[in-house]
Amino acid sequence: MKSSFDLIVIGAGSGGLAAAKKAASYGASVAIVEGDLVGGTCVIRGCVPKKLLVCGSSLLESFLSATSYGFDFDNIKIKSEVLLANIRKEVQRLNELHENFLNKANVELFKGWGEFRNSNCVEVKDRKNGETLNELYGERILIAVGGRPKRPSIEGASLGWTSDDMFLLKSFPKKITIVGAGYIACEFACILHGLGVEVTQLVRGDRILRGFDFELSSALTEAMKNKGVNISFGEQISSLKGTPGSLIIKTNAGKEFDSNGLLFATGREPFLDGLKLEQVGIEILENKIKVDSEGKTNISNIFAIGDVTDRINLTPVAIDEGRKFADRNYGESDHKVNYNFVPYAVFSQPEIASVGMTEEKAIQSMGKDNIKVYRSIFRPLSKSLPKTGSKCILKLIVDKNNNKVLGCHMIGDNASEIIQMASISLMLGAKKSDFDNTMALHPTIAEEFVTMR
Ligand SMILES: Cc1cc2nc3c(=O)[nH]c(=O)nc-3n(C[C@H](O)[C@H](O)[C@H](O)COP(=O)(O)OP(=O)(O)OC[C@H]3O[C@@H](n4cnc5c(N)ncnc54)[C@H](O)[C@@H]3O)c2cc1C
Ligand SMILES: NC(=O)c1ccc[n+]([C@@H]2O[C@H](COP(=O)([O-])OP(=O)(O)OC[C@H]3O[C@@H](n4cnc5c(N)ncnc54)[C@H](O)[C@@H]3O)[C@@H](O)[C@H]2O)c1
Repeated sequence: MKSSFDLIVIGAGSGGLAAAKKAASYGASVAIVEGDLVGGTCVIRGCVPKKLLVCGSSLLESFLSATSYGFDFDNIKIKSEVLLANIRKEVQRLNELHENFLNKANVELFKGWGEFRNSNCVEVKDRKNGETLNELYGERILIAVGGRPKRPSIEGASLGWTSDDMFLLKSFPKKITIVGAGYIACEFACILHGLGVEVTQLVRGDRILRGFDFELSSALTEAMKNKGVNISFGEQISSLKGTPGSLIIKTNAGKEFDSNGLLFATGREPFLDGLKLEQVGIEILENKIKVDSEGKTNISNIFAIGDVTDRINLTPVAIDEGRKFADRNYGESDHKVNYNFVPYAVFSQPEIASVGMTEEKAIQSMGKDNIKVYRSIFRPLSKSLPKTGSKCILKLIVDKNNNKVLGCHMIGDNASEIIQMASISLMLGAKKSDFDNTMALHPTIAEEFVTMR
């Protein structure tokens, strides 16, 4: 087996896979090292299985409104063990698919955990017994090891689950407590509620989804509460006791209650353990690998991309960073990643999606008098027969001085699909008049973006 390569990639997740395949397509000899399943967070324990859970869970609302369309359902039941088992099968299929893609791309996969010996040598280790499985030499090394969930340091924290654990459960519990107010907390609160779980969400601050448009996050809070998610603000967990399946939760406000499970959705951190970065003197800043605008670390032949650099922790960003790294170092282009107008979506029910500046951010950076906010709030046609369900809010933030659209935000059905397309217009520098001059497509939700006056 070959042991010398032009490039060694550590981590076969979104960024690492993209970089390895692209570099190999330029003729570089590439090795990729992966300690867990090929596919990384997104495919194995993130975006993909999460979205499949969203698809399953959101059927509840359709079933509930189906009677107003004349359907008659008796005895709707969800067997979460069936859903989880089917998702695991799909993840297994995708894992094999990604291994095949590597093979076809001529990238050599080394299974085991990467550890630096020096700036050109990575040892591949079996972490169970410490055995060295391979010793690889590379002209360049790319660190793409991603991140992993963080738990708060409170008594009994190990009794709680993280998002990684949620995908490994055999079935979902009857009652769950979710700690956090970010993406994972809100997405799982909605998923689990839709799958019949009684959900309590503990939020230490006074709002969910900090950083997203306040009007939209408030609308999501209201929609989640109306559905029956019990969201408690200004409340923090102080201890966790009991046994798996039967937990006693105490909060800083002195409340005590029981729950069959607890999910810590309290953020993620770069996965640096065991890499032995100190062997090569790679600079770490606040627990993340410090890189320049080309992904280069302080060691000239070592690069880092994706969540391990903790910039914008999203799959498309990691993929773009990986591909551009390969283009710059093995191809002919010197393009850099464009971090402007990255679209964001929270796959809550209803969905929130966003591109560009929020109203709060625009006011903060330009002043209230220099922007104009257009909004449309309405009940979508699909909800007119059921007469229930949350309203849609669509917002455009416009620079009054040049009429440019600075931000485009939405809560409602298919928000992520709609904002993905809107992000093209913002990237091209569209003005409000361009939106106005665009013919509407009727009857749709998205047409409101081109008819707001
Ligand atoms: C629950 C959840 C839902 C998410 N949903 C979305 C979403 O809807 N949309 C979105 O854009 N993003 C989403 N994300 C974020 C997205 O998954 C990450 O931003 C993305 O996977 C980062 O890619 P990466 O290549 O940096 O790292 P990863 O995909 O995490 O890959 C890193 C890989 O490196 C491996 N590794 C680590 N250390 C070593 C080592 N020493 N040796 C060998 N291998 C190693 C790991 O096992 C892993 O396979 C979600 C994340 C989570 C947790
Ligand atoms: N749809 C998507 O694109 C998507 C979905 C899931 C995750 N992600 C990515 O993964 C990252 C991690 O997601 P996340 O939801 O874990 O993180 P997050 O940073 O979005 O949210 C973390 C939340 O935990 C809270 N928190 C932190 N420490 C706490 C403590 N000790 N007690 C109580 N609350 C505490 C924070 O206030 C915040 O509300 C995201 O930032 C995002 O980059 C993206």
